[in-house]
Amino acid sequence: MYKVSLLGAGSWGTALAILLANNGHEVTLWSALQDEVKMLTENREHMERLPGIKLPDNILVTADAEKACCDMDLIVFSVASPYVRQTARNVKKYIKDGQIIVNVAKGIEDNTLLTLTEIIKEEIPLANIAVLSGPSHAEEVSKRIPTTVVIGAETQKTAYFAQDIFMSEVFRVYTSPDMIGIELGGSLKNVIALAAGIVDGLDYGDNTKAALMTRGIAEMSRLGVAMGGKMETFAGLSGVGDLIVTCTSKHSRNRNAGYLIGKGYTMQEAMDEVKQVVEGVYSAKAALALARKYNITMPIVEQINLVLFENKSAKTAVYELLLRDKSREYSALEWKE
Ligand SMILES: NC(=O)c1ccc[n+]([C@@H]2O[C@H](COP(=O)([O-])OP(=O)(O)OC[C@H]3O[C@@H](n4cnc5c(N)ncnc54)[C@H](O)[C@@H]3O)[C@@H](O)[C@H]2O)c1
Ligand SMILES: O=P(O)(O)OC[C@H](O)CO
Repeated sequence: MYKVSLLGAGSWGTALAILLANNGHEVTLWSALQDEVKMLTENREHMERLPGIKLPDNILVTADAEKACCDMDLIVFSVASPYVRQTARNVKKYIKDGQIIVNVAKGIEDNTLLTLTEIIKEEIPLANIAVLSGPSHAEEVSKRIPTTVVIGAETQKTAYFAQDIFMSEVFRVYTSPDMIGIELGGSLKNVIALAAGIVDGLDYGDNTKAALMTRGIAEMSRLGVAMGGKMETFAGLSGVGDLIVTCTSKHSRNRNAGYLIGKGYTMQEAMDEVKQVVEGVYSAKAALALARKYNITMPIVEQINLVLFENKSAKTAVYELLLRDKSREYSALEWKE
């Protein structure tokens, strides 16, 4: 059994801490938020995020970053994306060379267009960084509902080590060398899920939603492949798998925020109502900037940016998507004559 810590004790950090503790590991759960540490320590439960789910005894909750980072076999980064760089900077002094760090957050940094593992690598260059992603709502993982994810790492040895630590009879973990494909899938699907929520909020039907998800994965994979990701990854758990769960689940913060926007809320009102982190809002501008940088057509991402940041009506955005210039489904497919 191993010593594992999680930096970030929101829904996902707490659910994974419970999973890892149930796997028999010695788990430390750290948060920068004093109130969160107090609540978890006093109640042994994250009352706001995962009410009714108790922390097993083998989880130590702490606000002490040194305690959470020294002498660990594996460290999980589970803070929301806007806090990844600052957290990496704050803990760097406690991290040993070669330390395995598994990022589980999903996002792209606005100003640098870096993925989250790239940010951690920039801040802690001598760490050994991996990523875990896939269709996995914390509410279900914390209740031991069967879930599958994928871990991406630079070396097979690291991926297999992390796989062994996370894998259980209710949490199946695959491995992959395609870190960039995994991270882009996990980040871009949040932007598409906002759009899926919007069409639900507008009371459109299943046809509209299926169209949006299918054209969404086409956009995600076009950009992802241009950035070095593999097409197979976008057809896998961290691509279409995560897109499906996020666009359809009652648990999805991105879908729920989109739903409210479809009902007429502004972006800020929707975020305030959802309360938890809505990562798609943070990744939307970066996704558009990447599309422009790599010269990739991403019409859904373009329209979402206009709705979120320029007060465009959601209904107009849908009709503009439908009335775009005529095109083929896949430009790579040619007729014989
Ligand atoms: N919740 C899920 O089901 C789920 C599943 C897979 C991946 N994720 C990803 O995991 C990440 C975290 O999501 P979450 O659901 O746990 O979010 P959350 O809103 O529940 O929690 C975010 C956590 O970030 C930390 N945090 C907040 N402010 C901070 C600060 N100033 N400095 C340092 N840390 C701070 C806190 O521990 C906080 O609880 C996101 O990128 C999300 O996309 C979430
Ligand atoms: O609740 P969401 O929309 O942030 O999605 C959470 C996870 O990314 C689902 O895999």
